[in-house]
Amino acid sequence: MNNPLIIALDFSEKQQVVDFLKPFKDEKLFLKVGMELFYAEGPAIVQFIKEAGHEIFLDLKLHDIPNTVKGGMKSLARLGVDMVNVHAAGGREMMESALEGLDCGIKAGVKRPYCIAVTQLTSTSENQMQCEQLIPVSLQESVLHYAELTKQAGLDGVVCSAQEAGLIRSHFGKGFLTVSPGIRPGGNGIGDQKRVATPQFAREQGVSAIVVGRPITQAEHPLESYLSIKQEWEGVLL
Ligand SMILES: O=c1ccn([C@@H]2O[C@H](COP(=O)(O)O)[C@@H](O)[C@H]2O)c(=O)[nH]1
Repeated sequence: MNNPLIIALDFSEKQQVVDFLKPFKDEKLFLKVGMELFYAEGPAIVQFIKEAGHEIFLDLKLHDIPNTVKGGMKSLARLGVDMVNVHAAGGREMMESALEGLDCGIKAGVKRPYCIAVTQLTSTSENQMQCEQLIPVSLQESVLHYAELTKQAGLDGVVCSAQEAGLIRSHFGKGFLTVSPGIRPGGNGIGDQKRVATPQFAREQGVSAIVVGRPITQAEHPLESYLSIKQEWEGVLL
């Protein structure tokens, strides 16, 4: 994986995607389709984005009993996306089943999509984790524990904030992917996110890929915002 900037397409219908992509006609993008868009438009939206030549992270965060997740991944594998995910809280057996499902579902000769696991959502603070999930350790310890479980299950990496990415990289090496949402250029417009970081900080921590939604999709000029965040992420001197 070549350190992509993944744009989160948190839209409710295809037409919004079509309008959003118009200024990006010269860019080959890595796009994230999440629950809102996929539940509204179904597999057709994946097909549409693929035909436009972009890579896709299908962010449905599967979390269910192992047999159900295996079946779900078998179906998702047929869509030909580049990355899928589960919640690490589902456990090691569930994550192993996710991989089995993907292996069953992919077409012959096609590369299996990257499969990664969410550790602690970037909208979760340490206080929330300890008081609501009753996890009596630090947030970093919890994220590291879930990363260890994910690694044991054979997945390709984790979703974590850039604040934990350096720790994970020091334990598991750069071959284990760290995909980080909660990116806020200049630290602005945090919204519901709790563990945020700038693109520059993410790069310095060795993050494998950043996920950026509202700072691009809600910007007055999305293409300009994308290019500016990409420059900071790639360390291009302005
Ligand atoms: O821990 C997580 C896991 C997934 N996300 C997703 O990333 C984007 C972030 O969007 P912003 O608008 O840049 O906040 C969004 O689609 C989330 O579902 C995450 O934020 N944190």
